[in-house]
Amino acid sequence: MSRHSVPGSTPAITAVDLVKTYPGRRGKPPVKALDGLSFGAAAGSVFGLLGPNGAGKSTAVKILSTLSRADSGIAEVAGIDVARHPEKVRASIGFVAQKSVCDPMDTGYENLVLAGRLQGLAGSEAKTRARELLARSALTEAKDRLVKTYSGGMARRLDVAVGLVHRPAVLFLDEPTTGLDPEARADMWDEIESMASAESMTVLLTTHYLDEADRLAAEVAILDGGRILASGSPDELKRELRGDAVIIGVALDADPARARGVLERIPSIWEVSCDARIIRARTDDGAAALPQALAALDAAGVAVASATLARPSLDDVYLRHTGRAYSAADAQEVAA
Ligand SMILES: Nc1ncnc2c1ncn2[C@@H]1O[C@H](COP(=O)(O)OP(=O)(O)OP(=O)(O)O)[C@@H](O)[C@H]1O
Repeated sequence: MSRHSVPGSTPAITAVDLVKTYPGRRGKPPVKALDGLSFGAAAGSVFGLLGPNGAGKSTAVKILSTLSRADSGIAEVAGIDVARHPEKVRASIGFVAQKSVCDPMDTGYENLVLAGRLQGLAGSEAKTRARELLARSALTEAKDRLVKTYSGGMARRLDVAVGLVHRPAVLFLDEPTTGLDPEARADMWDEIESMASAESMTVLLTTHYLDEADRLAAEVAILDGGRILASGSPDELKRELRGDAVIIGVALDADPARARGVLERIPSIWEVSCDARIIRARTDDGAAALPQALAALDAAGVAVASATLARPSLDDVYLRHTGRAYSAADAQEVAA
């Protein structure tokens, strides 16, 4: 099965109208983290729950993995109601949190054997499973080294292996590549792809990297303000946006608002938006519109630093559904 192919139709995860409000801290008003969240993830697929910081992804994962309870709504994982049978759900899932659960003063092998024993595997079974997972995670050579000597990427791959030790039907991966360098991110992507098919399980991946979801997930849901704004396969979502994306970076001494105004006056260009010094717009025929846009900016005295034509990305999908650029929403929440 290719990474984008649509898997079987049985949902392995179902969320219906989940609501969760946190009490306000230090006199602040309560925060509605989930505001009627509904989605379904098909069995055997990688499902990407994406959204900027603060969108509600971690809250959703905590509820689905029984670490927290929703105020209302229904959630089922592997066909089991999470509120009614949390212990059964826990036996069917693996959870890889953002923070590592591995002991840095033990070796990778020792960590995996211990995790297997804690999950109820017999000694020999835990050792066999540990070796199998180390091989799958490209950690065999490092198996007898203390985890504190591992690189960030190796430690993260070990965390994922620990989450898989009891062969869960559903694996939750919370922001698996946050903090990794590009090479380690790419390795982790390969790792997630190969284990999802080798272990034939459902993976719910939360991420604030849209490119990560695009690469790995058969289906994605874009979460913002505790609600799903759009869902479908990445290709389906991008196909809804016809034409090309025009992306223009204005020079440091140029006025982005003026550039935006110039582009808005060109009839073949629409949905013009501005995020810092980057102007994004859409057009039916990028090859014709880009020279036209550059000529108009030049005539208006706006200096351009970069100009790109691109097929629509999930960034454009996000912009279409929220009216604001994804990078701006992410940065805004981090700064808040
Ligand atoms: N324990 C808590 N008490 C109060 N507010 C909280 C709590 N946990 C989360 N929130 C708030 O709920 C909202 C959703 O947070 P959540 O962590 O679920 O989002 P997220 O999409 O996972 O973000 P991130 O990527 O930063 O983890 C945010 O406004 C956050 O500040």
